[in-house]
Amino acid sequence: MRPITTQTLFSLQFSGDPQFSPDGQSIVYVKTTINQEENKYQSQICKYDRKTGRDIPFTQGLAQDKLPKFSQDGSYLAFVSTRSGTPQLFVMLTDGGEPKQLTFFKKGVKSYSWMPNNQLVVAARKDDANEKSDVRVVNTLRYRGNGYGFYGDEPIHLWLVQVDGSGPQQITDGNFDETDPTVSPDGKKIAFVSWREENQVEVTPSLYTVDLDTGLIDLTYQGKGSVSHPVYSPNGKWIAFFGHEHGEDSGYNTELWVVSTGSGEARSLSRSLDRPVGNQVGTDARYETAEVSPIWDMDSQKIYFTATHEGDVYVYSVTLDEKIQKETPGDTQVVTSFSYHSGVIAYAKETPASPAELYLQQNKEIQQITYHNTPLFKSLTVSVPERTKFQARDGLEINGWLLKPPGFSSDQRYPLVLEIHGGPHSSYGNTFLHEFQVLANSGYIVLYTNPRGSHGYGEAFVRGSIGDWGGKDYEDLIDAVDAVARLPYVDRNNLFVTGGSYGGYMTNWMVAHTHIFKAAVTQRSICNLHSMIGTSDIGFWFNVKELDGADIWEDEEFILSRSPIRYANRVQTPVKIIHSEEDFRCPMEQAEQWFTALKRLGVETELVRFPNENHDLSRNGQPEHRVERLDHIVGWFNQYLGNKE
Ligand SMILES: CC(=O)N[C@@H](C)C(=O)N[C@@H](C)C(=O)O
Repeated sequence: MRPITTQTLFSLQFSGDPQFSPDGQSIVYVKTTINQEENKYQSQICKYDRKTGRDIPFTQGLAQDKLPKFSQDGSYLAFVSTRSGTPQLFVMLTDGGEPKQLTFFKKGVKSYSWMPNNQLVVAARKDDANEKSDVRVVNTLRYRGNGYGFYGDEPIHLWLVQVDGSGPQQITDGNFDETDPTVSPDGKKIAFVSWREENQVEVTPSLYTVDLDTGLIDLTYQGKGSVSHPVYSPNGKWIAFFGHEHGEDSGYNTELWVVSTGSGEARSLSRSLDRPVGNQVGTDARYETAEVSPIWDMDSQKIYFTATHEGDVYVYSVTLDEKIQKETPGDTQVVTSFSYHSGVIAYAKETPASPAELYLQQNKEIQQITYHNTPLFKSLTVSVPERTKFQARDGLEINGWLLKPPGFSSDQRYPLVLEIHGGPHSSYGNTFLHEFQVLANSGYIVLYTNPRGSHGYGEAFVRGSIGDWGGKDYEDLIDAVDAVARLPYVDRNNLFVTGGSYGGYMTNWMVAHTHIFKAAVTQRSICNLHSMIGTSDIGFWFNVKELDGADIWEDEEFILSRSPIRYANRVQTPVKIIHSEEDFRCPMEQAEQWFTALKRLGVETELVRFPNENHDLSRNGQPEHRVERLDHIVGWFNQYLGNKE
C-alpha cells in the first residue's frame, strides 16, 4: 500500500453528468482525467450500455468535452467542447462519426437546450464588435467575474442553431444577459432567465418566455431573489426552477419552485425540507462539468432534484402537492449530478473514500457502473473520516469530522490541523478530500466542521453568521478544537490551522485572536472587509449582505472591527499566505495587505503568489500548481511541527 501524496492528484478520475438516451438503454457521461505531461485536464464523453454493461469512450477527450445531451428523437448527441479553443457547441450522430462544430462565438457558449425538431437553442455572448483596443472602458458594476475574466460590452443572448450547421439566428436582444433556455414541449416557446433592469447593484433575475412565432417576450415569473435552471414540464403546464425570494444573497436556502404557464401562480415545493437544493458540499477532488437542473417525471406530477443535508447530498423527489421523498438511500454520499428515466436514477456519487463514480438505482437496487478510481484506490492508504458532534458554548450542536492518519493508534499523540471551509455558506461533508488525505497520510489528524453559517442544517443555521463574521462562527470552531484537543491522542502543543476564502478570513481572524496554533496557512483569504467591497467582483453586494447591510459610509468602524487587518499587531503565529494573482473574488490586494502588515510587525510569514490562477486554484487550477500548493501547506506545517511550546 502507498500513502496518498500531493502527486496522487494526477491519477484521480472524475465522472459525472450522466444522461439517459431517450430509450433509456444507454447513458452518456463525462469523465475527466489529468494529463500530467501537458499539465491540463481532459474531459471525455463516455457511453455505458445498460444491456451489455460495456463502457466505451465516445469522444476523443483531448480537450474538454462536457454537457452531453441527446436530441429528443435520440439520433444526435450534442455537447460543448473546447477542442477548437473556446467552449463551442458540437453535434454528432449517436451511431458515431465525426462531431460537427455548430457555433463559433468568440467567447464561447454558456448553455443550450434541444428543440423538438432537431434545432438547438444556445445562450452565448454576442461577439464584441468594439474590441479594437486592449484598453477597457468600464461603465457597469459587474464587468468581470472570477474565473471568467472581463465580460466585455456584449450581453449573453439566445440563438437558434440547426444540426446541419446553419445559423446562428439571434432570438433575443437588448442590453441584458439571457441564459438557461428551456423549450416548451411543442417547440413554440422558449423560457429563459434574464435580469432586465438597469440596477446592477443587486441582481434578482426573472423568468421570461419568448414566443418563436411572434417574437413577443412575456414576463413569466417576477423574481425577487435568485432564479435559475428552469425546465418545462412534459405537459407544458409548469416550469420548474431553482430560486428564492431574498434578493441577491447566498445565505438563504435556494428551493425548488414551479410556476404555472397558464395562471402565472408560483410556489416553492421544497420549503418544508428546509435544505438548499443542489450540492453545497465542497471538495478539491471534483471536476465540475454538469449543470444539474430539476428533472420532471413523464406524468408532469413529480420532480427530481438534489439537496444538501448535513454534509450529504441526496436525490429527492417532490410532487406538485409537495410530498417530498428521499430517493437515494444511505447516509454517506454526495450526489453531484444525476439523470432520471422511467423509474431509474443514474447518478454520480462521491464518498469519503472515492471521487465520483456512477451508479444506477432501480426498484431500490443499486448497481455501481463505473470503477475508474478503484484500481488506484486499492493500492492507497485511504483514511475514512469519523462523523462527530460538538456543543458550542451557547448550546448549539455543531457537526464535524475527524480524519485520522492511516494506521492510527490511540496510544500515540498526533498533531492536529483544523480545516475551515469558505462561503461562509458552503459546507464540508461526506466526500473525498485530497488535501485532507494528504495531511492525514503525513501524520496529522484533520478536524473539519460545519460552524454556523454553513449550508445543510436549515435556514436559521445558515443565517447564523450574517452580521457576525468572527463572532459566534469563530467560537464554534474554537469550541470544536477545544473538545478535540482534550482527546488523549491529540497533541495539543501541535495544533495547526488553514482555510480558503472565508476560511482564509477565519484563519486570519484566528491567529489574531488566539495563540493556540503552532502555524497557519491562509489561502485566497480576506483580511480587509472594507477594501474588499470595492475590489472583489462581488464585494459591492456580498460584503454588504454578509455584514447585514453594513456599508462603507455609515458603518466603517463596524466593518473594520470585523477585519483581521485591524488586529494584525496581535498575531504571533507563523503564517504562510497562498494567493492567486488572478483572484477576482478575494483579490490579490487582500494577501498583499496581510503580508505587508505581518512582515512589518515582525511575524514569521511568507507570501506564495500563483500566477495565471484564480480563486479556484485548489479545485481546478493547473495540476502542477495544485501539487505545489499542497506541498507548501504540508511543508509549512512540517516546518513548525515539534514538541516545543
Ligand atoms: C460567495 C463567495 O464566493 N464567497 C467567498 C468569499 C468564499 O468564501 N468562497 C468559498 C466557497 C471558497 O472556498 O472559495
